[in-house]
Amino acid sequence: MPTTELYCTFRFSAAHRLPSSGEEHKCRATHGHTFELVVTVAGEPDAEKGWVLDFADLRAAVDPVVAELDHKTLNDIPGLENPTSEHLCRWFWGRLIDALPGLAEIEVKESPECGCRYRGGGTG
Ligand SMILES: Nc1nc2c(c(=O)[nH]1)N=C([C@H](O)[C@H](O)COP(=O)(O)OP(=O)(O)OP(=O)(O)O)CN2
Ligand SMILES: [Zn+2]
Repeated sequence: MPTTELYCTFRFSAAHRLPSSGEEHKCRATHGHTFELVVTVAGEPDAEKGWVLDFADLRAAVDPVVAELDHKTLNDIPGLENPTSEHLCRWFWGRLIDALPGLAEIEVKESPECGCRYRGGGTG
């Protein structure tokens, strides 16, 4: 079955620390990243409009959620007390699932080389 997926990329800068990493782990100390978030929605393109969802509508749904994290310390955000990329993916999923029918994947990247992808169900 062919699948159409569209996505938008967002960036936010934030500090975090990983309290559950080992005593000697460098990530126990507060440090920062310019995180990249990729939100993917799947669906059938509308016959008339030719799109699954207007990119502008996708951005409008995600921008306010990203703004909650931008230039914040992630550990201070409820649900992100241990803000690994894995937990960030689930957090975004829970925040976006109601606003974005067809939500298919959340990707969070802490650097160009490393990231996490979540294709969850329910509220994550
Ligand atoms: N599975 C996960 N592993 C790590 C996570 C994570 O969220 N999930 N997070 C971190 C830290 O946030 C760390 O800052 C990122 O680590 P790293 O990729 O090593 O990034 P650096 O920029 O510090 O890389 P260098 O090559 O050392 O400069 C760690 N692990
Ligand atoms: Zn980090």
